[in-house]
Amino acid sequence: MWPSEQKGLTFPSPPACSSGRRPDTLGPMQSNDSSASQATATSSSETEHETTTLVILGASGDLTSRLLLPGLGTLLKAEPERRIRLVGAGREELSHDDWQQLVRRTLSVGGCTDERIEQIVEAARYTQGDILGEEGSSWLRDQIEGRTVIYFALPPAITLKACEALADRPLPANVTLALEKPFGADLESARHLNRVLASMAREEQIFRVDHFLGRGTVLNLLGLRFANRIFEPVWNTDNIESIEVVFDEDLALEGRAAYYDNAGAMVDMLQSHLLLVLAMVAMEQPAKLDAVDFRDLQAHLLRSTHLWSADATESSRRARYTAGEIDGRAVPSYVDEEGVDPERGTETLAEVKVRIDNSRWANVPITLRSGKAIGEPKYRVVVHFKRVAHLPELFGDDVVPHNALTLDIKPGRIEMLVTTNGAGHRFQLEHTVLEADLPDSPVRPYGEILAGILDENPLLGVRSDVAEECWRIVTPVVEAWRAGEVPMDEYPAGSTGPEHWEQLL
Ligand SMILES: O=P(O)(O)OC[C@H]1O[C@@H](O)[C@H](O)[C@@H](O)[C@@H]1O
Repeated sequence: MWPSEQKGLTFPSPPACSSGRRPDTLGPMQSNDSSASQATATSSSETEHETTTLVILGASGDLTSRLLLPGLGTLLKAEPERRIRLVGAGREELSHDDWQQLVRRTLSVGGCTDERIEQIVEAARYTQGDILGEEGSSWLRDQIEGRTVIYFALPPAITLKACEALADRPLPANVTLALEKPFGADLESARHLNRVLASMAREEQIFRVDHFLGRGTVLNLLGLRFANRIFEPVWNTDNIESIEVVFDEDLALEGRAAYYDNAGAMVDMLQSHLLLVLAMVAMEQPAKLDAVDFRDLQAHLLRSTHLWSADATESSRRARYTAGEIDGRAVPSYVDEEGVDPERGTETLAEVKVRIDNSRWANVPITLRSGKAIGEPKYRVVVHFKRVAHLPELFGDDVVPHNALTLDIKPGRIEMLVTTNGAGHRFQLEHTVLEADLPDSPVRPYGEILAGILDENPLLGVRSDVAEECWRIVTPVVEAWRAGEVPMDEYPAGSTGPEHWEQLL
């Protein structure tokens, strides 16, 4: 129940000052020079911020304590002038003290100072209740005070219902809605959700969260591509043989069956994150790094992206982990994990081959892959370059194959495979690896995303048409999988995938 005394909570009034927003562009590119990321934080922290009410729906859930609040902690550490009032709501019964302790503990994971944490803890409120009822949406409207962000840290089906309940009238212009992925459960429901959102708010008030876009390493793709003469002119089908975007995790289900068993690797990762990473790898050069250009070009790229072949058996593979061991830790078979319904046929490893139908990328195969419980985790983009012409005539048939550029998404690292004369041989070639670590941003991905949301800067948010394009691309595969047209392979947890799958990379 929504306690009546919680209605119309009063908060200290916001200080009369400028909003102190970050600029509406990406700011300095991430580079090996860590002063670049510092510069953004410093310039922003020198200005004062209007108080924002951050209402988190699903405040007692895993996402809030594991990612959202620690991310906010890193942001507050980098930009301590930000003023936030935290209002949590969830189904769990949390006492005021429990909530305050949760906020204290999770913000400090992010490295925020004790004094700053205590200011936020002091004003933090929690309400237990069901957001779907009429009472819930009227409570929610009561929380709107000054600049307000409503963050739906909820499963997609609940988010949709909560939005429908809220959509009886438009929201005030000072409200931003932040939504966790996946946006909808398929193309049709994503379109429906977008229509519901559009009926109550302008697109600029809606921030669809893909925290991969808050990763400095992913944003680095733009710097790497557009600021390097050695890459920019060769970034096309004439020079590039194939591309891989891989996110193979050693994490297994980690108790997330209620969500994951309905999503699977395809929706959880490929549809929600990796297609957006691909957009960064392959989009055209923006005129400016602002929300309009950036998101127009994401949409443009994704509209040209299709499955490699209409036949899902040629364009996709799927598999599920069986019992195994990762780093000495026994992992049960996916189907034996608590909360999993084996009848649902959820995959834990998904691979899809796509093509981009434009002249820059004609005939370049692109593989997107993500798996859980993989023994050798890999989080990376690999660009394989074509061989230089006439090499066999010069060096014989056994020449080393090709150049490759690898960008590790976490931890940040780049690796370039170049071909050089082998040690002690005059004309025998071998690979030499040039590598460099990329500095980690002090602000976690969720912190970067929250900065955009709090500042009403949609640059790193997923626009409605972009979200729909991601669904459009994977839909034929999802349908073919559901119809059982593509076999479900198996791999032991801790392995690199099904034995008979030829290895990528
Ligand atoms: O590496 P990060 O930031 O935890 O991102 C990976 C995670 O991203 C989440 O969006 C997925 O739901 C998880 O399954 C995945 O593990």
